[in-house]
Parts: sequence; C-alpha cells; structure tokens
Amino acid sequence: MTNTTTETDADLAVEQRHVTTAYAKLDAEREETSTRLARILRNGSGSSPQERTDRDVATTTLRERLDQLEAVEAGLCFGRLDNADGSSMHIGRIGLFDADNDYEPLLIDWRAPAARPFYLATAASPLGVRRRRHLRTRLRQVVDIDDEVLDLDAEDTGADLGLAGEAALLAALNRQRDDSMHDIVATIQAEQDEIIRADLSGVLVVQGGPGTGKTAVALHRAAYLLYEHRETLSSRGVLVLGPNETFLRYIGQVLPSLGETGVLLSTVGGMFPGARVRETDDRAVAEIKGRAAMADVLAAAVADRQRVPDTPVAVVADEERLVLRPDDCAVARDKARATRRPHNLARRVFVDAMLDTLAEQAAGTLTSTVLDDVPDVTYAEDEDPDAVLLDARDVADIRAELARDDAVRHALDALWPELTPQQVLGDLLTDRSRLDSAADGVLSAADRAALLRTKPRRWTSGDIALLDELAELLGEDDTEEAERRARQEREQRAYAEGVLHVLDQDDEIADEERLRVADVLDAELLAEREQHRSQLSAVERARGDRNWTFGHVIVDEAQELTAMDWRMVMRRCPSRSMTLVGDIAQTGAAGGAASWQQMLAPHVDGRWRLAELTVNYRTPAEIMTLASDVLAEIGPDLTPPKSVRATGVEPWRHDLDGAAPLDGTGASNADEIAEAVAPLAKAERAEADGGTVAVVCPQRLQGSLRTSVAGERVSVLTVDRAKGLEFDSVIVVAPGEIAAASSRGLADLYVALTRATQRLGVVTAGESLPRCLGGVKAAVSDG
Ligand SMILES: Nc1ncnc2c1ncn2[C@@H]1O[C@H](COP(=O)(O)OP(=O)(O)OP(=O)(O)O)[C@@H](O)[C@H]1O
Repeated sequence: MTNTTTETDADLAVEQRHVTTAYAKLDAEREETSTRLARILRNGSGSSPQERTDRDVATTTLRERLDQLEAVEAGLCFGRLDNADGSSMHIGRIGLFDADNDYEPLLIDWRAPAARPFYLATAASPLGVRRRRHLRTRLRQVVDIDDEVLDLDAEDTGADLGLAGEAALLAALNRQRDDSMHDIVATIQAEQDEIIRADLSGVLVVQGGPGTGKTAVALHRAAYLLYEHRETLSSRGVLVLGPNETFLRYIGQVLPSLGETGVLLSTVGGMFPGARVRETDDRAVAEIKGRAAMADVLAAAVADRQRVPDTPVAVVADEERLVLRPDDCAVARDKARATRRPHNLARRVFVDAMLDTLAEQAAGTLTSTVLDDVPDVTYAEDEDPDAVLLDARDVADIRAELARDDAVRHALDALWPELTPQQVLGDLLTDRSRLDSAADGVLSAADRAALLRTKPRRWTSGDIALLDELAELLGEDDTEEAERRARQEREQRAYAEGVLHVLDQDDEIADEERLRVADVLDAELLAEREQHRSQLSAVERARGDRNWTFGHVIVDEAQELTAMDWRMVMRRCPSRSMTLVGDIAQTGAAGGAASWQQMLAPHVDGRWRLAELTVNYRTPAEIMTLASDVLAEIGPDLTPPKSVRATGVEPWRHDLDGAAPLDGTGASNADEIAEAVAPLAKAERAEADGGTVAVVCPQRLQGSLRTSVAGERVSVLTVDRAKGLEFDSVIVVAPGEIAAASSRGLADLYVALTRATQRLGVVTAGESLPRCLGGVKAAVSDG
C-alpha cells in the first residue's frame, strides 16, 4: 500500500533550502528573545509596581522560551506532508512562522492537530495525504530522505504491523544505543499516537509488552499534554514516576529535547521530602510493607500513642498537687477522637479538655484550702454558703497558668504527644512491643518479626509510602502556617491596591483614550496574578512539598507499585488525571500488581480505560521467540508483542559446567563464574562495536562480576535495576537462579531476556537451565 522511494539530489537540495530557512528563523527567534530578556534585566527594578510584576512574569516566560528554542536544535525539522490538494507542510519539534511572508507556517509543531496525519495516514486511510517524507539531518544538514507514497496500488512493506515511515523507523531502531533514551518524535506509530493524544481526564492504563514503547509514549504524552492543556497543567505541573534513579537518568533527556521543562521526574522513594532512601528491603519485607493492611497497622500505631493511664497520675503544678484521673483522660481522648481530625490537630481538643478538668480540680482545691484556712467563717443572711468562691474569670486564669506549666505540659505530652511520621515509623519498626500491639490480628508473628530492624531512620523505598500514610494520620498543626498564609494574602491584596492607586494616578495624566486599567483590573485579580507569578516554577515548588497535588501524574512500570504506594500516589492526584503504563507480565515486586483491575479497584473502581501496545520496537524476533517461551510459562494466555525486525542473529548459550554447584554459600563460585563471564563480555563488546553491553545477573554475583569486567565499559545489573533499560548486547548470567529466586522469578527472567536491541547470550552457572529456555542452543560449553 505504501511505496518507499529514494531521494534525488534535487529533492535533497529542496529540503535543504527549507531546513536552512527554518534554522535561520530559529536563530532569529533566539536572538530576539535573548535581546528582549537582556533589555528587561538591564532595566532593573526601580520601576512601578505594575512594571515589576510584568517584568517578573516576562523574565520567566522569556527564559522558558529561550530554553525551548535551544532544546530543539537537533532534528528541528524531520518531516513533510504533501497533500492530495497540492498543499504541503513541514513538521518539526516546534512551530515556526515566517513573519515576512504573511505568517506562513515554516514548521508545524508535531503536537498540533494539523501534524496528526503525519503519524496516522496510511494508504488505506490517507487522510488527504499523498506523500509522507521523513528527513534525517545531521547538525543542520539534510543527509537522507525517505518517502512513502500513500498509494493503494503500490507494494506494501510495513502493512501487517501497520507501520508508518518504515524506513525511518528501522533506521531509528537499528542505531546503536548510548546511555540515554532518545525521543521518537519523528517516527511515532499510530497505536502510540492514539495514546499520546488521549483525553487528559480520567485514568488511562497502557498495557504493553517489553519494548512496545510504553516509556517513550508516556514521555511524549507528557509533552503533548503540556502543549495542549498548558493553562490547566503549567501551574500544577506533571509528575512522572519511574522505578529507580538509574532509570530516571536514562529517560532524563527526552522531555528537555522536546522543549518541555514543566515535569517533575521522581521515584516512589523520592516522594517524601525529608526522608532519603538509604537501604533496600528484601523481597519478603517489601511485600509486607506494601500490603494495604499496613494502613490499619499504622492507624493503630498512632492510636496507641493516645494513651489513657491505668492508674491516676500525679502532677505538681505551682506546688499544687493535681491528679490526671484515668476516667477524665478517657473522656478527653474520646472527645478528641470524635473530631476525626488527624492526631496532631485533635491533640488540641484533648489538651483543652484536660486543662478544663485540671483547672476545675485546681479551683476546687483552692476553694477548700481557703475554707479550711478560715474555719469560723460566718455568712450574711443573703449569702449562699455553697456558692463558689472563684468566678469563671478566676478559673480561666488558673487554666491559662496550667497551660503554661512545664509539669502539666509534660504530663499531657506523655498522654497525647505531638508526633512526626519519622518518629512513629522509626519507633514502630524498632520496638517489638509497639509493633505487636499495632499489628495485632493484622500481621502474623512471622511478618512482625520480619519487619523489625535496629536502625529507626535508615529508610527504604517501602518506608516512603508508610511515612506518607502517617503524615496523613498525624496531620500538621498548621495554625501558624495558615496565619502566615492569610497575612501573605492580605499583603498581596494591599500591594495590588497600591498598584491600582499608582495606575489611577498615571491615568489622570495619560491619554484620555487609554482604557483605565482599574476598569478592567481589580485588586483581587491583581493579587491572583501576583500569586500566579510565584507558581511559575511549579515543578520546583512541588519537589519539596508533600501536600502538592499535580495536574497530571504518569507512572511508568506501574505494575511494580504496591497497594501502599498507590495510596500515596493517588493522594498527589485528587483529580485522577493519570496515565499508568506497564506490563503485568513483567511484575517483579512481590507486592506489585497481578492485574490492573485488582490494583485500581480501591481507588477508581471500574472507572479507568485500557489501551494496549502490541508491537515490539526493541527486541529482534530471534530473541523474542525465546522470551515468548518464558512468557508462555508465566501465563499461557499472555500474548507476546510482535517484533518489528529480525537481525538474523540467534541468541547464544554458554554452560559453565565446571562452576561449583550452588550450595548457598555463593562466595567462592561467584568469583569463578565472574572470571568465566569476563571474556564473554569482552567478546560482546567487540561485537557491539561501540554499542552498549550489559550483564544481567542475580544480586549475589553482581559484585564479583563488576570486578571481573571492570574497565570493559560493561554494565552489570540485577533485574530490578535493568528494568526499563535497554542495551545493544545483553548477557543473562545464571538464568535458572533468576527464575528460581522468587515466585516472580520467571517474570524477572522475561524482563532480563528482553533488554537487548541486537544480541543476547545466556550463561548457565551450574544451575539447571529452566525448561522454557530449552530453545536456546548451547554454542560453547566449559568442561
Ligand atoms: N515509534 C518509535 N520510533 C522509534 N523508536 C521507538 C518507537 N517506539 C519505541 N521505540 C524505541 O523502542 C525502544 C523501547 O521503547 P520503551 O523503552 O519505551 O519500551 P517499553 O515498552 O517501555 O519497554 P519495557 O517494558 O521493556 O521497559 C526504545 O529504544 C524506544 O526509543
């Protein structure tokens, strides 16, 4: 259906002229933007308040624009559409217009609706397109052109997978990989485009096998949403969650290369400001911490901190002996709990109730002391001997004094202390009796024992959602913060009124025809604008603010998040405008998802939509055939994605028969295995010819392997760390051990096998080969 033709020199020259004009326009825009920025900065701040506001807004806007113009240098123009009606347009990373030529578009932004046929048009449904052209540029030079004529009579090349721009796509897929992911803006495929441009609202789940472009699609969706819904999203920002820091570094360049900076990239472990992850839980512990039931354990742990003493507690305040009676404490606690406020906010209710009780007690004691001291007191006829000696004001004074008294404060603190999440979790995980009490009936004795540790604040990734949950249960006594905010608002309003006053005066001397600013602006609007100014760096502010809620949240490798993680993520996105991408077949975390429905039910019930990606752009067919056997073992009904290309290179296998069998001690045979793998890795480096090489192995072999391949520029990773990444050549060491390591072992093996873009080797290390890997022939064997 599509017909690929080769370029002529004349075509190249035509395209070069257009590309040169586009770059000239880009240069001119950069020049103009930086001149305007320099002028504004030079003008200083001695101007009117209105000008100051405008200046700040303009500075930020111009800086962002300049960053964007710098970012789109490489591959500025990558496509052209020739329509059946004779018109044509060029597609690029941003939109550029020719001001000297009636604002004719020089480049259409890839996200604009007009650019859509570039990704969707097929011969069967050409959408008015006659020819699609892909331009490849190096620096500012057009070096290659691929044309597709959308003609039903022409020979069909990429039809079975519905590929668009197949030649350009294959060129992109065959390129050597480096340390970072690249954007795919020139070769987005139709099923990917549908997802990228899907509606902003609601929860969209993107299910796709390895290499189907889920990560790429998720990032391009972020760029698209920021373009299409800038008003809605720029103030609240977009959050992209990835599985680990290595992964975030790997994808870190994609959005800037698309000119987008309004996105916060984070791991789940990075979501609680003030707690840094330093340790890793083992699988079993991570699974326990991820259970939804942990929310009950934490709620009980907080409730346990709201104490009622078993026996009366004496407090000496100002030489007066008072008593905290269990009954009074229970009443005060019930009253505070009945407010259903978080612990630190309800604390004030408890303290107030206890102070009332103590003040009454103190007043009573004082009255009887006075009466005791004056035993022969006589009463006038109209005097009631039972009337209290102290009136309400006296009692209030006593109460105020008690509130200031250190002994009283300490005593009340012991019953209902102000707490931080770090305190509660640290105490819970290091104190058997606290844990036993909070987890009674929820966690088994074995689970409780597994959770106990010695260092309270050595946080793991699994602790982060628990800290976040506790922050919700505890709340912050933000009275002072609320007062500060109210003060700030008042100041902003006063400032805005000042601006209007100045403007009014200006108006008196200004041109009569000029619209009076005060007619269209009021103080409230100006105050809002002032607030907006401080919202411009939403991402920066979001980074340090646990209470920040995002305009849209994208979660990559979403299958790995635990129930507790989801509770935290959902709190950051009350609008539930989310894109969740992942692959249920790759779930490695013991607490991860077994199905999307089960994972989402507690949060959005049935209200989510599913999109699927079916084509594998990474893994060649030869490798995918092998990986499919593993997938069939994970679940016979799971469908592997179809590979776009074959390389003709079969995966190889090497059996280290001489390696000592696994006996649990590990150490000695780890060195032996590592020594044997080193020459294989070296050989792969040579084959990869400058491309990337990785060894994926069980955790216990990682150290030895790193030492043995040091200096070879080979990455040595566990499956956890390799997740989401890709390399030109991959060697999977000890596949049997990876598969047997846990109940998710086969999924881990599947992930390991699907990281390669070109070549795959499997090295058995004394363990028996998993049955599902029987398809890979042993090329070499150590005897
Ligand atoms: N339309 C496309 N054009 C060019 N390259 C693409 C396209 N789609 C995907 N790719 C490339 O395919 C590779 C795999 O993409 P990506 O990492 O996004 O897949 P994934 O589905 O997230 O994989 P996994 O589940 O294994 O992590 C990347 O190199 C990506 O750039």
